[in-house]
Amino acid sequence: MPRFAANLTMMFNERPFLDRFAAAADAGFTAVEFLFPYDHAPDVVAAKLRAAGLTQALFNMPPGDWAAGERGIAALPGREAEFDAGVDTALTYAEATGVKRLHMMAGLVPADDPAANAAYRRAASVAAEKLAAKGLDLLLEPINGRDMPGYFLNDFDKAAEIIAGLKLPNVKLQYDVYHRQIIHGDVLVSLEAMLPIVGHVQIASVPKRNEPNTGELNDSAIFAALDRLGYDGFVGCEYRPAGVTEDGLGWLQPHLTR
Ligand SMILES: O=C(O)C(=O)[C@@H](O)CO
Ligand SMILES: [Mg+2]
Repeated sequence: MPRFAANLTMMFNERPFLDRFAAAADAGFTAVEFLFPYDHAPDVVAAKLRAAGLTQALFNMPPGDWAAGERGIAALPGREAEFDAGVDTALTYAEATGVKRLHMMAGLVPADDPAANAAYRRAASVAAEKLAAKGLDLLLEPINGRDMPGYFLNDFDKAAEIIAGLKLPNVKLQYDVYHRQIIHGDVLVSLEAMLPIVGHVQIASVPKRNEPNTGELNDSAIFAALDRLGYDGFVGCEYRPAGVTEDGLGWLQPHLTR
């Protein structure tokens, strides 16, 4: 049975962020993920997790100026000092929340820019080393160019090549089924082939990014494949509910363990 994590950036957002933890637990989730915790103090986020009895599955390292349109800075030449400081900030939140994996957003820069490629690999190795010292994994996620035009890491094979080239055991692939289907398709075969490097899975319908099993993919078959392949990580529910979050949770009921 996959271990589902509610994505609190997209789900339960009928209420303020800090109230979403309890709502997720009330709905039956035992784990959560979100984009960023940085608007709240680490101990405040940790207290919400604890009070709701939830495990923190994932969040992202600081992404630069999100409000101004930045989508990560790992591949942006000249932003190295800011990136390295952001890793330390993320680790402060990791210690408070107990999360075991962090995602590093690349940024908006051409994928074939040599300086961007060098910056990205440098960032990954610096972050991986700092995370390894704390027992955490670093995740790299390809994101489709329709949702995020100009995003540096827009190809699963490139992500796999970077991971292989780094030769650092705690650098893993964040396999978002939604992005995979839009970029390449071939979800089940690639999931099996890439499973040895997968550190986190995310799910949403395609093309609308709504609840599982409401789009062109058979998400139940993907969940069954994850079980059959022995995937024991989390499956982040990174979808936008089509209506009120709780009204769309019928898909989850067969998977609840409590
Ligand atoms: O857009 C996605 O997909 C994500 O997983 C975001 O969290 C960007 O990291
Ligand atoms: Mg994702």
